[in-house]
Amino acid sequence: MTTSITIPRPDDWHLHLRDGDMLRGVIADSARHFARAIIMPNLVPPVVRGDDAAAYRERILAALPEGMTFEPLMTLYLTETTDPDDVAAAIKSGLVKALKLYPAGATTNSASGVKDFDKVIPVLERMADLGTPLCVHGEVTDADIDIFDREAVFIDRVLDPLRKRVPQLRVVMEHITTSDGVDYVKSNADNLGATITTHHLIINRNHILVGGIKPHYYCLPVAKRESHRLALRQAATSGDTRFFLGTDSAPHPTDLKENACGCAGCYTSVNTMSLLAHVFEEEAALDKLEGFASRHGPAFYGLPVNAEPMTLAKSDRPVAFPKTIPTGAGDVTVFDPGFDTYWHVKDA
Ligand SMILES: NC(=O)N[C@@H](CC(=O)O)C(=O)O
Ligand SMILES: [Zn+2]
Ligand SMILES: [Zn+2]
Repeated sequence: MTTSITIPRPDDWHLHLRDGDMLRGVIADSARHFARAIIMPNLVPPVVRGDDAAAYRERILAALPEGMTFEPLMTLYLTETTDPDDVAAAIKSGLVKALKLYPAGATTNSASGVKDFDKVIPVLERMADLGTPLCVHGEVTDADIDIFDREAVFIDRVLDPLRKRVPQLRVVMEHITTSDGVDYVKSNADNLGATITTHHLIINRNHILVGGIKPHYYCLPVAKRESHRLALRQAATSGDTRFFLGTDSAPHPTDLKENACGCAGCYTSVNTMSLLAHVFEEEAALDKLEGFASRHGPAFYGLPVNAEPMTLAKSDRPVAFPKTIPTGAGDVTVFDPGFDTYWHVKDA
């Protein structure tokens, strides 16, 4: 039985760090395990211009505890009035690594997102020329589309037509939750990739709803039925380089999740690597964890694989994780997988 594996230090290709007290409270959890992360721009107000991203990057680095290293890979929030020249300058300076497309109203802080896709074509063409990925929150927001169908409908109605209009554009479907998402990635060229979260490999919609509503399992896109979870597991553990880790760790204060109108987001920065080792072992694919967590993401983004190693080891006793993380913006509840895990990151 394998009891230890060593992989290059992983990266997180989809992370919410927030700002201010929340940022200061959560950043160490990511920096402890991940060398770099793609930082989501859905602040209030959002990170729209190159200057906003430069200032946010400084705030992230200032919040990093002494002695820790961590490279925030900045993104810009695509709006209908985004200036292609500002985007190109921010990319060419090396500051910005991707743009983020939120359909207006799809998720937390997405009010400034895109409604009329014609308006963003000039920006997307510039990005295609520069080889810069567009990260997409792939859900339609139409009130008449069932929430469990919103990803599949987005692929047909929005994503596929958009990719046909700008065929050279590199696209990452963020946090895919369906076999439709997996199949769409597999059936396309390799300028299309997808991130998969830790929690979507672990929970299906029953976990959210059966035996009482579990607000800490509510995130967007919402977890789907079991067959979709199994398709995600298959994709993540397949070795296909188009699938890579984006935790979508999304901290909200516990009282705003345990609420009559609870926020969407699971907080997994603390235990993601342990849970992934558990999942990959269950799938008899521990040897594929390295690709998923450490190699496929850098390859898609054209960045080097991290040189430092990380060792995960299996003990014979369950690992204890904190149930909550205290922050100046309130306590954040850590994702509880509902089972014991025996894997831990060594020396971290
Ligand atoms: N995933 C979530 O449920 N929430 C994210 C937004 C997002 O990634 O869609 C957040 O910012 O809280
Ligand atoms: Zn999202
Ligand atoms: Zn997210």
